[in-house]
Amino acid sequence: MIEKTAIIGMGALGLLYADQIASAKGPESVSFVMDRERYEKYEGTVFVCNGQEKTFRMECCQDVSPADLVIVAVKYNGLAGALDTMKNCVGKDTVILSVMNGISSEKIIGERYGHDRLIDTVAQGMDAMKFGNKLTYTKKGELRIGAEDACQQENLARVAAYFDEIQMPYTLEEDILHRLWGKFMLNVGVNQTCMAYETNYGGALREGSEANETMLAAMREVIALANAEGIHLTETDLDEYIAILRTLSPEGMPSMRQDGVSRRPSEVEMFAGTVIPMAARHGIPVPANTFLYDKIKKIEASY
Ligand SMILES: NC(=O)C1=CN([C@@H]2O[C@H](COP(=O)(O)OP(=O)(O)OC[C@H]3O[C@@H](n4cnc5c(N)ncnc54)[C@H](OP(=O)(O)O)[C@@H]3O)[C@@H](O)[C@H]2O)C=CC1
Ligand SMILES: CC(C)(CO)C(=O)C(=O)O
Repeated sequence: MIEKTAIIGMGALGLLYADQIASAKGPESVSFVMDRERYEKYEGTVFVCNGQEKTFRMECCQDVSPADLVIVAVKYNGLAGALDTMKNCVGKDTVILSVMNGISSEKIIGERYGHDRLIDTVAQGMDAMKFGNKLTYTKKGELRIGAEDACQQENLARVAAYFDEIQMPYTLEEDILHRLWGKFMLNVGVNQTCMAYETNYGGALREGSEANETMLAAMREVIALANAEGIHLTETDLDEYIAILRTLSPEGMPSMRQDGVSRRPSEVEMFAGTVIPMAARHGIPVPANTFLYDKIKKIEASY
């Protein structure tokens, strides 16, 4: 049974899931766990989630006991710190899931806390944006969850039962690696393009524009790379993800562009920064990702 959930990362996704859990199971069943500095900074903050004022339980990481479920919802640059922050939340029976984008967070968390307690997760279909204390979204999306190995099956069943109880939108994936790579392809395309071209979903989807062509080229480079890595991504996957993008608010912007607007370091190392060296090992040319990487690094250097 999952009774107590700790969330590391009080950003767009962390708030989305805390709100869902607190509404379904009560405010005591979920808390944001953070270092003392953040705790002192954020304690008592009133958030506005789609127009409604909300407060959430917050705890300092030194004072917590193990949770049944830990949700990791930080940006890539915050992951190393989050691994330390969550130390006291992880006990013998704790399950961990990462809603982070990319194909690396599960491996990094698993190396520290054990792969058997990790449930591979892809958060998709949402257009959540957070600026200051305001969270807005028109689509809540869903969590795609699955097991890479038999040793994860028992925890996967626990998480699925919990999601049923709290009415969390989710789908059990038979091939979670395929899903992780599919979402990675989307983010390499749309997140980086919106950041580099300073645009939104509407701008990235405008057919015939340079932004749209760059986005599609970057996604196709991920298809080639995935195939070289033994993951059978195809144009059908690309079409499926572009169709999901079309359901989002055209004025909305991906998490990476939100970093750009707020002049924060982005997750480019988790996207093109991962694609480029991996492609080099396979001898696959990735000009669109190289272009996006350079452009985004220049933008970050100008802050
Ligand atoms: N936004 C979206 O719609 C989607 C996002 N994702 C992915 O989910 C992940 C999270 O994204 P998002 O929610 O947008 O990120 P945000 O930038 O909105 O939030 C990240 C939060 O993590 C906090 N944080 C960083 N380090 C720590 C730490 N050591 N302990 C506690 N809190 C910490 C930050 O605090 P502070 O600000 O104080 O540094 C911030 O509140 C990313 O990998 C993103 O790519 C996936 C699907 C959709
Ligand atoms: C797909 C997208 C763009 C929105 O769900 C996302 O994953 C993000 O904002 O990081």
